[in-house]
Amino acid sequence: MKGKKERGSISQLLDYAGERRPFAYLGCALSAISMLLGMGPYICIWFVAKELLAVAPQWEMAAGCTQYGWLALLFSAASLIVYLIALLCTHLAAFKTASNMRRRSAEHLLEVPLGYFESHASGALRRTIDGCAGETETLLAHNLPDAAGSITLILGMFVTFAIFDWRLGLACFVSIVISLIGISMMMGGTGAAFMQRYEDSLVAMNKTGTEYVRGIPVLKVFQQTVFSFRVFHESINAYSEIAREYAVDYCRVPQSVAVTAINGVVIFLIPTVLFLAPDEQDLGLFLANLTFYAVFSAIIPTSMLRLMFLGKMTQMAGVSLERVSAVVHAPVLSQAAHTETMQDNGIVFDHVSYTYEGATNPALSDLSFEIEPASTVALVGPSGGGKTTCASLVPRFWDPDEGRVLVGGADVRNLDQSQLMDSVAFVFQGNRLFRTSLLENVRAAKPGATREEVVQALSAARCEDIVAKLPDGLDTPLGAGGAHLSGGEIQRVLLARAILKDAPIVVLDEATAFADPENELLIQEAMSKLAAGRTVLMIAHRLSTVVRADKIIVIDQGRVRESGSHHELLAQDGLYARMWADYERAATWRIARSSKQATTQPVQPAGGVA
Ligand SMILES: Nc1ncnc2c1ncn2[C@@H]1O[C@H](COP(=O)(O)OP(=O)(O)OP(=O)(O)O)[C@@H](O)[C@H]1O
Repeated sequence: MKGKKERGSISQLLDYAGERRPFAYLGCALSAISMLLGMGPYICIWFVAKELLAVAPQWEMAAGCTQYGWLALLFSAASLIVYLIALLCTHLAAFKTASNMRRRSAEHLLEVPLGYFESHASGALRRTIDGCAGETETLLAHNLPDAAGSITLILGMFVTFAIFDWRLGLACFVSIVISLIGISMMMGGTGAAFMQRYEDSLVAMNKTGTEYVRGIPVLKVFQQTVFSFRVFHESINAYSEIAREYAVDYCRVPQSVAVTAINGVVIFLIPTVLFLAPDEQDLGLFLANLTFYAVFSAIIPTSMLRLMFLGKMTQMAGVSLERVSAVVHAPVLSQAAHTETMQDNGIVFDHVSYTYEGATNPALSDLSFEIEPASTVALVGPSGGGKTTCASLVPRFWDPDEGRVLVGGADVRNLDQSQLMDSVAFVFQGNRLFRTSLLENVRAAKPGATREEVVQALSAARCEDIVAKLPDGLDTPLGAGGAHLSGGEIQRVLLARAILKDAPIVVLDEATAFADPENELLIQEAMSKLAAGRTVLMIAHRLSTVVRADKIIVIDQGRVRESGSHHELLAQDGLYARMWADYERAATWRIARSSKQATTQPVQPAGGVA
């Protein structure tokens, strides 16, 4: 009934139960005992029927009936109590298994490179960690002990063959055999493949659903309907189609199993009785046996359905286990056996090449440049040129395919991860604020920081106006349900966070592109404070911010095209000079427009500076 793979899944699942694994076995054993005890009342019914038929019609002579009645009650109560204890045991194992699955995947996610989160959507990860782990709970807590009980019932049937009438027993058993064939068909290739598709579509819907909810503000701005969010809509359709298949195609087998099991007594037992009765010598005993099997056959459908659910849940749990295993075994950042220490605060890219998984063209090709300690280097270039990828290699979002990234003279792969993280502050546009107070948001960079230190950092990042306008100042909660900050204000709070961290190296994605002029000025001042005395690698989106950089590196198609100071690059009259000319033209256009001399020239520089 259960294939090797399914047994493997349950056994693997129980690995997560740790020291509570024996509880799962104990629960199954108790459930089997409960089923045996549950057969007691049926045997009592047989004795009662036998006695009544023997004394009929002087019913008052059936003195033992009351005794059997009490005995039946005792068996039922004992069966129920043992079953409850069995469930308690399996629940203990199931909860531990699910919580360990969640804990281990969440812990492992702390070990994977940051780039893992770029390629794994948060919706899909949430579904895997929470949903998949939860799905295994029902299997271990209910389906497994119930299946142990059902198997005991099947074995118990053979015992009844010997005690009562094997011919009537066999008639009941036929419905069990037919049900078992149906269940094994369901658990075969098509059933397993169906469960895989079902789980895939659920994960896809969760992933696209999360993205959809995040994108609602954009949809509203552009007056789009749900249909415009094609991917989410398609994933809903795919899920609906699978749900339809489930109802129409997949449920056919379980329904046949249920119908066969439920109607087994009518389909097989009654014809057998009609066939055998005419030749029976001891009609009283025959009728008592018939009473036993007629009543006993009532528990067969429940048991068969329980076995069927085990099959279904094992398949689901198998798929869930695979998903959780994929997270738990995701490659972690390699850690050198012998770590190096940083000698200074410089950064060197040494012939670095990197291609994203599945991409055909490299994002970076043989890229080399150096950032002197305490200097500021700006990366500029056309959109998609490789600036973000380049900056992402410093905190080891990914490791280069070829070449090395050195921080303080040491290959980042040989640096202790915590030393690297302590030495470098990262301000990326993706760094969002937490839904907590402004104080705690800044303090995230240095958990032990005093209130005074946070105030100083906010003041250095020119956030005084933000603190002043918030109703509870530093203690005002931010985000949904709390105060809302503009993009430029968020950028300043993130800079305050980096200032508080006080790391000697700063990697930042400059985000003034959409800030209003007043915010932009404050951000510039905050960035100057942050850059003072530190090594800064900055992804520049506006050429106005790079003019003061010690060195500008122009990256295009993953390669360094030009490098030098602003004036040196202008003198070279190359890509940077063209980008600068475009930038100046755009700035002039804005001035012209603001003095109501609108022209038809484009707003964005033609070079598409990112
Ligand atoms: N997670 C990813 N998976 C696959 N390819 C990626 C990924 N991120 C970026 N790329 C590709 O790598 C190349 C470099 O992208 P990158 O984001 O580094 O450029 P950029 O210069 O920072 O662009 P922008 O200024 O528009 O942000 C591009 O071709 C981009 O499509």
